[in-house]
Amino acid sequence: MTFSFQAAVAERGFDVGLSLGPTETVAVMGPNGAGKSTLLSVIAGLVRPDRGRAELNGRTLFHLGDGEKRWAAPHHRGTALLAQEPLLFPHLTAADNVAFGPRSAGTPRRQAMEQAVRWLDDVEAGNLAGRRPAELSGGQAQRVAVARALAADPGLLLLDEPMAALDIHSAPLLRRLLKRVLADRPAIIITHDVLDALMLADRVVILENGRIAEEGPTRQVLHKPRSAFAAGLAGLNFVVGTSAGDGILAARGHIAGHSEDPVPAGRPAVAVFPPSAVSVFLTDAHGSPRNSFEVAVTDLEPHGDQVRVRGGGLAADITPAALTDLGLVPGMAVHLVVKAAAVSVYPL
Ligand SMILES: Nc1ncnc2c1ncn2[C@@H]1O[C@H](COP(=O)(O)OP(=O)(O)OP(=O)(O)O)[C@@H](O)[C@H]1O
Repeated sequence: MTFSFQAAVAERGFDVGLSLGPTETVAVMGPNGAGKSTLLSVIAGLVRPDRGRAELNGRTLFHLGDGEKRWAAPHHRGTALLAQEPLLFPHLTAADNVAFGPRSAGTPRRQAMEQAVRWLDDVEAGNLAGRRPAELSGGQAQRVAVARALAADPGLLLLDEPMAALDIHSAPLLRRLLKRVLADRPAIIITHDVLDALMLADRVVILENGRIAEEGPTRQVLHKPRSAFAAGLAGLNFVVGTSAGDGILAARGHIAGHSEDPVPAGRPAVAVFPPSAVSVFLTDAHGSPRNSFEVAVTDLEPHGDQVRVRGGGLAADITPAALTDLGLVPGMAVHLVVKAAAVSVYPL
């Protein structure tokens, strides 16, 4: 294992354990305030946990508690943090910014500059070597920041939403660059974009309330989410309950579904179904086996060439024609109906 980490920060309700293999990229996702930035800050040495232990390539980053008080300074950790904003030194040229890390590590100036130019070429910014940050676009500055992070030869790359501050034209180039850069080195990337998790990461970790809510290969987590957050990313309806008969017993009553493997009764389980499988009726629809939920419409929003109807914490996709026929407006009482065959049930 290249990187192992376990830390608790009581003040922030943060308690997370994580490990990474030699070339593994993990995407960290979760709602605002879940603890994503705290995770990177503790690893980078910017926030000191109450207790915990982390090792990178056999070196201890910190070991606190159990009578230990070991704490390596940020610049001795072998980690590089790439933030949302490039945070380049404004008075230095792009090349000097990139050369800064190797220079600090004792590399002679000429050699450090040669390395810097190589890294800038590598991120398609070789022609920008002589410019200062004020003369760079957001996308160019972020590419220079990537070169600077890589020039320090970090054992672990930490990326805090690197695409967030970029416009839609600059983001694709940086995404392609990161895909190449992350392929052969361990990295942790915070992202709100499910596409980035799919494209850049081997695995996704979902944080909720300072804890890991679920983790696994990105496709698997999106296909079979076990947290409300991951279900939201995958665009699926997600109802928690306990397994009962051929479905689950939830706060809204029994939901009939099907499961690949039988789930013993009384176990925490979820019912998951896509909005495209949900129909909207003005009166209760009978006939079985199907589920009907009476809800008040809260939102109507465009979703591709469909309209997404939300109510009671559930979503249904209908055509604009159906919306007009039904005369739907927010506040109206409707029945959301989904066939049992479209509802997946699995244990939590
Ligand atoms: N400097 C701080 N001092 C005390 N508590 C903090 C500090 N920064 C963040 N917190 C708290 O720690 C928790 C985790 O916050 P953190 O910034 O790590 O979340 P996040 O997942 O990165 O959120 P976001 O997506 O909004 O950036 C939150 O409850 C937050 O209020």
